[in-house]
Amino acid sequence: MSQVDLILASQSPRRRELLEQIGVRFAVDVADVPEVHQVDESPSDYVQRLALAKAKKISERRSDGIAVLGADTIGVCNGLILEKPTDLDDAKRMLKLMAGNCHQVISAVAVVCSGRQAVGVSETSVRFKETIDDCLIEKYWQTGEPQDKSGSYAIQGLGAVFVESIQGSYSNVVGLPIEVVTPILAQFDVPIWSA
Ligand SMILES: Cc1cn([C@H]2C[C@H](O)[C@@H](COP(=O)(O)OP(=O)(O)OP(=O)(O)O)O2)c(=O)[nH]c1=O
Repeated sequence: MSQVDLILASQSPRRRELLEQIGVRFAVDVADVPEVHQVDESPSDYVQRLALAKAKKISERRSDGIAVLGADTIGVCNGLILEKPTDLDDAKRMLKLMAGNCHQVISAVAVVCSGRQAVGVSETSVRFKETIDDCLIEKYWQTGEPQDKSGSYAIQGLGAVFVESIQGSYSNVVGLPIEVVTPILAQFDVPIWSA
């Protein structure tokens, strides 16, 4: 019997840690999918399309019949989609937009297996503190933490200092909403720690 019940189509160490946390036996096979938002596509539709594309890309090139999970996370603030920063100025733009404001973090999770697929979405509201000055953003940038995070911060890391409150799922902000993942895994008979 295989020791692997799921393939995680993601390069994200956070997604690996969250899957480990709930006791899934998985292997990683990274999907490189271009992340380009289409005009008139809602943020929710956008993350669902990307999560599904990542899962499908890996599923199509495997023949072992193991379920494949893809995910995607973005921020949305004042109607603007916040992805990974391209440079320091981009990170400044995002963090200043979010300061003193609420933004939404939206993650989608998709599982694909033998022609079947399921997709789920989670949305968390995050409120940031009033002010984040340029000097602090520059120091934060130097730590290397914001570069690979949508919205240019990590709630699970140093970026926690920017956060005043959250409403909704914490694991969703980190990149893999456990409350969405577990029922989808159950649909595909992928065991977690309780199984
Ligand atoms: C808002 C926020 C995002 N993130 C991360 C989660 C995701 O890894 C990343 C968003 O980029 P994604 O494109 O969703 O994921 P990824 O490029 O890291 O991995 P892959 O596409 O291979 O699955 O931002 C945090 O770790 N903490 C946070 O607080």
